[in-house]
Amino acid sequence: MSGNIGPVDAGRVPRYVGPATFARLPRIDQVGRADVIVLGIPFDSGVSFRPGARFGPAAIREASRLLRPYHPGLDVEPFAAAQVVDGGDLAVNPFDIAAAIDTVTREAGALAGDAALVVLGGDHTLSLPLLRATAARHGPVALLHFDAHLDTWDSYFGVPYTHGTPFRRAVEEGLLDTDALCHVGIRGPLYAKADLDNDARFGFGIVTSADVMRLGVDAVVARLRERVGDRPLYVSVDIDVLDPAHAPGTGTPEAGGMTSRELLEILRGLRGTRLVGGDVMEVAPAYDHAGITATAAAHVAYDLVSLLALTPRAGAAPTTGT
Ligand SMILES: N=C(N)NCCCC(=O)O
Ligand SMILES: [Zn+2]
Ligand SMILES: [Zn+2]
Repeated sequence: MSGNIGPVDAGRVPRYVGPATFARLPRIDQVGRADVIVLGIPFDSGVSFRPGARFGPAAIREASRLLRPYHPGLDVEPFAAAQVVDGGDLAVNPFDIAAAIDTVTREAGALAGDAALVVLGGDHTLSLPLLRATAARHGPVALLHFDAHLDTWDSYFGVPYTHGTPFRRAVEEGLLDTDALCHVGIRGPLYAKADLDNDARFGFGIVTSADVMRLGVDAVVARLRERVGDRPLYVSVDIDVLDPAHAPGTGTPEAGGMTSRELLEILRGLRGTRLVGGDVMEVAPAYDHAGITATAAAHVAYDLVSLLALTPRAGAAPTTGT
């Protein structure tokens, strides 16, 4: 017995009964202690095309009802190895992006305390305040950014805080360790070739979607592990890193993406790195079909939680499989 409070038992209470928390885990107020907090941030005022990611957290929680307690790919029972809770949703201003970012910077950090956050978005603007909160605790972090898009553009309509700009701002603010940054899954048209030059100048490496196909999962994992080493690591997953066939429910879809199998296997390859937090962004359920995208996002979040459950935390005893 781990002493941790786990999900509602699907053998006693059918999966579809009751309000949805992530993986049917307890709410934070029901436990009062957490190693890992799954936190929703319903916000999509930073998008440049199709809106709707504000409904992402609710859709991911619904899809997560089917998750089970043992992760065979990582050989861990994440909810036994760590106290994982659902932290609910942050309430942020939909009419004022700067105010929303301020709220997330303050409240995400305060809520987390010594726990690690896995955030369900919400649009990719949110990764900036989440990285602020992360860097305030760990210093500049390594970043693996899974996305079709660079998200290192400068501004849209003169506005610096959008879902296409968070990682440029994060570099400018000194939140990232610029020796340990990599995008994975990049593809699709850019505004200009200079986008790539700027991106490289900020310190990012790129593993394209085509690289994943040509090199394969194991070689990509080796490259990523070499880049991040044992630095504190943040993993940001924009669900549009997946091909629209695997994730139609998103605001800026691009053809030629990864499969959910490839993404999950790459994440599992990160076992043993020093993950300190992560997010799953850009799920927009209105464009989804049969919950394909929400299901993929729920599994990505489960893998991030599982990796965190395996990562020794300061002040916590090292975790084992059960
Ligand atoms: N972060 C996401 N999903 N998309 C950024 C796309 C920015 C653009 O409209 O060019
Ligand atoms: Zn994207
Ligand atoms: Zn993005």
